[in-house]
Amino acid sequence: MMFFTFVAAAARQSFRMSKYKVFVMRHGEGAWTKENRFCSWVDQRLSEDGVKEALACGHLLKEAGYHLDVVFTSLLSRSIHTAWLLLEAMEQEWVPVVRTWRLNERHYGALIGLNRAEMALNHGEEQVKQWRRSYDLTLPPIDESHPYFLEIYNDRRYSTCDVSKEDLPKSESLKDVLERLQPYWDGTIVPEIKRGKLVLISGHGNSCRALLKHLEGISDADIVNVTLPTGTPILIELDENFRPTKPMQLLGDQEAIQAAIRKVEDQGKVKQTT
Ligand SMILES: O=C(O)[C@@H](COP(=O)(O)O)OP(=O)(O)O
Repeated sequence: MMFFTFVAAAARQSFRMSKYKVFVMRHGEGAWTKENRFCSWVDQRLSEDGVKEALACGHLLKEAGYHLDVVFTSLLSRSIHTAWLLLEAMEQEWVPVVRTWRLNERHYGALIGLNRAEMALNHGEEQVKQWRRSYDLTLPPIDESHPYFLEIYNDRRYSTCDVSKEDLPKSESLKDVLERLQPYWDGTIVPEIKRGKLVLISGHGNSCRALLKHLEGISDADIVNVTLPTGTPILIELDENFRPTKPMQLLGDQEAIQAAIRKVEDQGKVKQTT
């Protein structure tokens, strides 16, 4: 197996002993990726390629000899299906899958459903990059006139959350995502890891970026240049104080991973090159 070294500020520092491992991964490709629309809290399923990616991740982790103890997902089907397919490929279907809205994708507000390439044509590629990747830029909120408002907020899954429906986000920056995710990381996921459990988080492009920013100590400026491919497990090794002991590793074929990252970046361009 080949490993890709991702340079992150905190992980370049002094040598420390690894005590814990955790996997973070973005789900397999979603159905709307092909249409290049901001999906966010719309509950699209995996594309055919996304199903293959999730199974391939499971095979990769199985071949590497990993035994998972618990998988955390968002409340969105593409994240849950990725967990199921991965566990099936690992022949570890019995492993508990725990769902939380706090791992949901960043709420893209009024941008939900819009086509990224059309946005780049109308507003410029740099503006679209800022909307997609900046740390503290909040987007215009979704309101009741939005075509997906009722589909999202009338969904029964959002009556199961630890906040009321009214208090769920209507738009988020990456900073907001980290703020709603961190209490769950600290209060629910970290205790499992401390109990010696091997945890995999099957999240989304931006909920995973928020978590990686926190764990790897990535600066507000540098996080703009972090884009995650779909269906690629990221191995993070942490010391007893939950600080990274080495750069995070994106597992799999390194050329394919680079191509997958470029494909996601290109979604925000007027013309796609991949
Ligand atoms: O909301 C979406 O469409 C994508 C992220 O979009 P970008 O931030 O890459 O534009 O999230 P995911 O496919 O990981 O659930």
